[in-house]
Amino acid sequence: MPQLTRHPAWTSLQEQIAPALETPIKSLFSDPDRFDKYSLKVQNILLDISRNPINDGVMNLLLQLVREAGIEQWRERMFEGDIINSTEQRAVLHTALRNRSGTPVLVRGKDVMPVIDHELKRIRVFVNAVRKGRWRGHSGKRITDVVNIGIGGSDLGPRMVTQALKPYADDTLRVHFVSNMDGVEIANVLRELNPERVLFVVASKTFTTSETITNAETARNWLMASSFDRRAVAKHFVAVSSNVEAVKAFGIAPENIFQMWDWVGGRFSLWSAIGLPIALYLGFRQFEELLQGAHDMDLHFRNAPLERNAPIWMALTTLWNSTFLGRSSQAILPYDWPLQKFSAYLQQAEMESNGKSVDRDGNPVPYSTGSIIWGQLGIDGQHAFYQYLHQSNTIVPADFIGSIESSTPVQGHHEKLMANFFAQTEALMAGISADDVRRDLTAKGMAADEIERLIPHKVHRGNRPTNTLLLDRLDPRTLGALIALYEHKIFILGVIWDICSFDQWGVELGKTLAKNILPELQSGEIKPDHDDSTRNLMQYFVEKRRQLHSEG
Ligand SMILES: O=P(O)(O)OC[C@H]1O[C@H](O)[C@H](O)[C@@H](O)[C@@H]1O
Repeated sequence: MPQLTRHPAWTSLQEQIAPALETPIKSLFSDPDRFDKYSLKVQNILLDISRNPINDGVMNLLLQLVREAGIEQWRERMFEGDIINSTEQRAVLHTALRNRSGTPVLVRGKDVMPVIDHELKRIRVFVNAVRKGRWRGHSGKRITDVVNIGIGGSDLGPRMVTQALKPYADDTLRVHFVSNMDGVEIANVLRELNPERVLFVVASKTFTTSETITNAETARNWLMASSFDRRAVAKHFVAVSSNVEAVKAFGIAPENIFQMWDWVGGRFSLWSAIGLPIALYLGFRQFEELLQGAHDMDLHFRNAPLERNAPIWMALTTLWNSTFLGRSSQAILPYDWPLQKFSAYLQQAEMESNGKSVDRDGNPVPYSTGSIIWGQLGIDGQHAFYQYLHQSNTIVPADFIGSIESSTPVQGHHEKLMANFFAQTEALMAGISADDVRRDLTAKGMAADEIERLIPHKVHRGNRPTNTLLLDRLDPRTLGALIALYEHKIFILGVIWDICSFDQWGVELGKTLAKNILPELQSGEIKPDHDDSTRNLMQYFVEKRRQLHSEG
């Protein structure tokens, strides 16, 4: 029997499901202390979880459950460098990458802090050299553009953070990102650039990822086409990888390789040299601020009592809404324009980590694990999918993220934006009843029969759970804390569900099949051993392509 269902709190929580579904969330506010009890301030983030279908009894049981799952022991094991990624036999140490406290972190008896500090120093020196114009292109021109070539964890973090912190960047460098195998993306990026002034950062932990290697080769060919001198690669290419041999084989000099380690998961790696584009774009000091913010959140997670611990709260609200109440998706809705990529970032972090169906010992788990994470900027979403959030039969718990101060204040905008922010969470919880609709429409002078016809369409049943995260402002330190908050939430959920959150075997099968299919597409000889649909589609592709080519 899987761990989770063996805990006494699991059984007690089962009995709380029906009452929770029947009790309107707004009725829980008959407790005048509810907001104080269910909100807390950590770093520059106010977290409010009071608008969830969780009463004090349920909260106590959830806290009991997370204790019974051994969160305190697992947390220490993670921070202390124990081998908790059991299927790959690795430590999980993104927290060590931002460890600013000077304490050692041992992996298999060896302190990893000296190598981390050494690499951070290399990043600082390199970033300063590029930004100050001491590192120049092969022809002696200053670097003006940085292109990060990577995918998944080697793309989403730096892409999200550079956009989120754009207001903190100066004009020293522009950054671009290429992740997709579709040549359209790299072609679009290269079209705008001058090869004499570009620095490519090839970011790949394994340095075997086909999308990244293909794009890196295209970039190298593009550079060679203008320079004709192989030595140019040394001034225009650096790499971030844990596979030094493969990077060298690609032609990048060892001194241009920034290291990462097998104990950093790709989706948790922006704190390592994978964050190089962030440091190049914002300057090293701002990168350090980001690390500091994450470290501050680590300290909170590690030291605050579970009863008032932000990552624990985030995990427990998701656990209750998903595993117990069956709400399988979660929307991430930032009201900060710079957080445009935040939900895409969290999608990988959370879904790749917790989209599992067996426990650590390989036994099937009989409950749902990771949620479907999706979302986009809230204010745009209001004009697209909020109809579904307010009135569909599917309840989607949502995290609303906004700031008290805009990072780019423009007269007359921010209060209007935030009025929507507050209105939406209020509406999602409170809804509007038939009586209230009737009263409103009557006051507007509408005919009684018309009112009755419209009422069912205008009623909002409400009772839709939300978390609110209100930041002082989206600065590097606060963003670091915000990302770390979600990282720990993901970790806690994995512990409770008793799954291994740090592998991603589920992405391998498709990759292997693509490798087999490629030569068939190239040769046009489709093998008979595919299923009928795949074989016919591939055959159609090959033949139609031939025909389109011959038509010119
Ligand atoms: O950094 P890389 O080794 O190139 O990996 C890039 C990405 O691809 C893999 O398929 C995994 O799904 C991701 O976890 C990883 O971040």
